[in-house]
Amino acid sequence: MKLKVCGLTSIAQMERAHELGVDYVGLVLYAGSKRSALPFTEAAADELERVGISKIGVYVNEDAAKVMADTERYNLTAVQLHGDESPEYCAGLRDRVNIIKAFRIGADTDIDALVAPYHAVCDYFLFDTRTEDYGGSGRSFDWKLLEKALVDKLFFLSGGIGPDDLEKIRSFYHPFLYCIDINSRFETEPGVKDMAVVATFLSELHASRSGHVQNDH
Ligand SMILES: O=C(O)c1ccccc1N[C@@H]1O[C@H](COP(=O)(O)O)[C@@H](O)[C@H]1O
Repeated sequence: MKLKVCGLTSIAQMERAHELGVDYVGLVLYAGSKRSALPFTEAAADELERVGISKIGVYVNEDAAKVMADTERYNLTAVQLHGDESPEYCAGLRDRVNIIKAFRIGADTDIDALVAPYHAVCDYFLFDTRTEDYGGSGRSFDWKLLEKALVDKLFFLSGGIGPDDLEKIRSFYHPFLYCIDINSRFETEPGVKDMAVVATFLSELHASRSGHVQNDH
C-alpha cells in the first residue's frame, strides 16, 4: 500500500516525508487552493527539482503547455488532474508524464459511466468527494460505491482521510486500490502538515496492511 501526502508547501516537509518513507508528495499547483505551493522563487524551484521523493503536481483545468513545462522544471513523476479535464486533454499529456485523473464522487454518481472515457488515456484514477470546491475539502465519500462499480484501473483513494481512519482502511478491500492520499486532515494550518501525525499514520498503515499483498508494486 502506497501513501501520498498532498498539499506540502515547504522543502523541509518534503524532505521529512522522504525520510519517513512516504511514497509520493503532492504539490498543489493551483492558485485557487488554500494550500497552493505557488508562486516559487527560482531558488525554491531549483531546490524542488532536486528533492528526492516522487512529486505529483495537482492541477485544476490548467493550460496543458504549463503542465508540461512544470513537469520538466520540477521533475514531476505524475500529474493529478483534479478539474474537468477531458479525455483528449489527458491523452495529449500522457506521452510526457503519468496521468492521474481525479473524479469527484457523490452518492448518485455513476462511477462506471464517469470513468469509462478515461480508461485508455490515464495511468491511474483518483477518487475524491464531490463538494462545491475542486478538492481538499476534508470530507469523505462512501467507499462502498467503489466496490459496486467496475473499477479495473489502479487508483488513489482520497477525500477527507484522517489519522483515525486506519480501521476503515483496513476493512476496505479493493483489488485495484493502489495508494492512500492524505491531505487536509493532517494539517496544523493550510499547507503545513503535522509530520509526527503523518509518521504515526504511515507506520500504522504499513503494520495494518502487512498481511495484505495488494498492489505493493
Ligand atoms: O488540497 C487542495 O486544496 C486541492 C485543491 C484543488 C484540487 C485538489 C486539492 N487537493 C486534493 O484533494 C483531495 C482530497 O483532499 P482532502 O483529504 O479532502 O483534504 C486530495 O487528493 C488532494 O490531492
